[in-house]
Amino acid sequence: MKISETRIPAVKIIEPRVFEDDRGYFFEAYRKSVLAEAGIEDEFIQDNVSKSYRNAIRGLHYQIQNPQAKLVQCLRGSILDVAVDLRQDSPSFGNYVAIKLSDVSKRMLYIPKGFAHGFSVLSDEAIVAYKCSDYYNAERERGVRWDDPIIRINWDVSRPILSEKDRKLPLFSSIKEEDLF
Ligand SMILES: Cc1cn([C@H]2C[C@H](O)[C@@H](COP(=O)(O)OP(=O)(O)O[C@H]3O[C@@H](C)C(=O)[C@@H](O)[C@H]3O)O2)c(=O)[nH]c1=O
Repeated sequence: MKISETRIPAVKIIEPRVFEDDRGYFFEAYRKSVLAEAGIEDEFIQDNVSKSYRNAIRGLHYQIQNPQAKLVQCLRGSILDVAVDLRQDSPSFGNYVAIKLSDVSKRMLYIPKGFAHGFSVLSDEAIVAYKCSDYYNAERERGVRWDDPIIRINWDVSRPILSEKDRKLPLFSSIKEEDLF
């Protein structure tokens, strides 16, 4: 398992060691001690799985009061996984990291607390699994618009499919200070 930093150092790429043989493949998807050596010490207490179709965009989402660190992998297909820095004292506040995750590369993305998360689907369908360091709480859920003109994410999809909820998310510039980190 190899862990490396992205252009926002707190967001990390995890590349598992994959063992292939005539039966198929095997890899360790989570190993607490290796992540801890790289400074990732969150306790993951909820696992989520979603399936989405080509051009779907989910996000950008985060939680206040009990923020969630996330460890994201794509078990089928490929996605562009995006993390936006919402930490007001960070030199990369408002910047984002976008990393392609797929069932071929098997790489994962670690997104700490203080970030909004979203992804677009680049394959016919994608199954995404992610660990969260706190429980989902609908009242504390917040979001930022996928097409925010300040953040300017290139999602690499043609005609995005979004949920009703995600279409109505606020713009980055209108997020109240208490809803940031
Ligand atoms: C996220 C979540 C949703 N739900 C329910 C609420 C809703 O009825 C249904 C679908 O929820 P959503 O439309 O919010 O699902 P989705 O848009 O996939 O939301 C997820 O997006 C990605 C990008 C994230 O980072 C996640 O934290 C989460 O916000 O599932 C739960 O019961 N538990 C959960 O943890």
